[in-house]
Amino acid sequence: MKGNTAEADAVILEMKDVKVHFHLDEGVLKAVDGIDLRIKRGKTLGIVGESGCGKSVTSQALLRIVPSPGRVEGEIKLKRMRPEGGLEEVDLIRLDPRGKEIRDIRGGEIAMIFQEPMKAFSPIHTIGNQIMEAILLHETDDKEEAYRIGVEILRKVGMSNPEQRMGEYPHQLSGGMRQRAMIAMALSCHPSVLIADEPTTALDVTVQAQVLQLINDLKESRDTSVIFITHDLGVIAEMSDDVAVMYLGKVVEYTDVDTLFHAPKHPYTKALLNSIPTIGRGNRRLESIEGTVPFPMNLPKGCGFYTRCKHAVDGMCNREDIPLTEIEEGHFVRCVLVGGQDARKEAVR
Ligand SMILES: Nc1ncnc2c1ncn2[C@@H]1O[C@H](COP(=O)(O)OP(=O)(O)OP(=O)(O)O)[C@@H](O)[C@H]1O
Repeated sequence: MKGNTAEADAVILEMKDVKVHFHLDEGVLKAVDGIDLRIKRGKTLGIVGESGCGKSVTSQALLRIVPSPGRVEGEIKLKRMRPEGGLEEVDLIRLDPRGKEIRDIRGGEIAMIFQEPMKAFSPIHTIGNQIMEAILLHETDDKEEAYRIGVEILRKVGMSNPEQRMGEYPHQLSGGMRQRAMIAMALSCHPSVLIADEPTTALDVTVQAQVLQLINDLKESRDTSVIFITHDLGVIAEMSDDVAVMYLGKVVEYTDVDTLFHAPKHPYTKALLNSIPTIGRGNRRLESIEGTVPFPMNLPKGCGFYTRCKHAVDGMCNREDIPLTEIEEGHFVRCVLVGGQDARKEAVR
């Protein structure tokens, strides 16, 4: 991906040709297959796509927690502050996934929240102990100070009676409160990047809106970059500055949120948008597009969306792998039928 210098300066995390392949007895499962993404400082990158397209494995790659037998390739460059001041760039893929450096980054510079907060918490320790443990690992050695920071952060995420909450166990909190506690734990170490993987899917609509608002407020007040993973385009519209649409382990369209909703180019993006009757009202969940996502193993050459695409052209779309191409400044599309990639672009108008 190209880009001007001012924009490049604001990029805090960049993924280049990242692949996550699972080498199974049956063959190679290409969960993530060469993605390029940029995360800008203080901005939210939304990643959207149907189930199985590789959203969660992408976030596992960022944290270097891809389970065996997954292999990660490519570059994931993170800009981080040196202890002595100034920025340094570190390639997360070159780090030992069990080493000290990545452990410092995980929960330090990069934190994650996900759908089920019970997974983030141990059921046998209090919320306070667990938040303090994270703070003691990354922020301070002083227990009293860690307690104070813990109370403060619970207050910030909107928990009533934070001192009392510190002494409670995860099962004593409601779903929405547990979600807030997980956000508090993730934010306690001032991450520069917050990965949110479907963090509100299990919550009712009102609590969902409050949690989304909380993430937006924290992003703005702390200049945190957010990677927001969801299959819900309504949430994408509300949360994102830039959006990457994923299909079968690849980014098929990447642009700013307004362009995505007002001038989408990839047939898959258009199909996703057409599958929600009205954005901003009613059931915002994606309805399924005709056909199913192929299993990402032993795939033929060409566009992954070929079998479901209304505009597919035999001999053109299924001939060779299609590159992600910048069709206008900052707008990238992986389709031979779109914007300058081929004379047949009229076909998808
Ligand atoms: N540990 C694993 N071993 C083998 N295959 C895996 C593993 N984890 C994920 N996959 C496969 O990788 C592909 C991408 O999965 P991923 O969970 O990233 O999809 P997703 O877009 O996050 O889906 P969802 O929205 O349902 O969470 C899927 O085909 C999945 O079956």
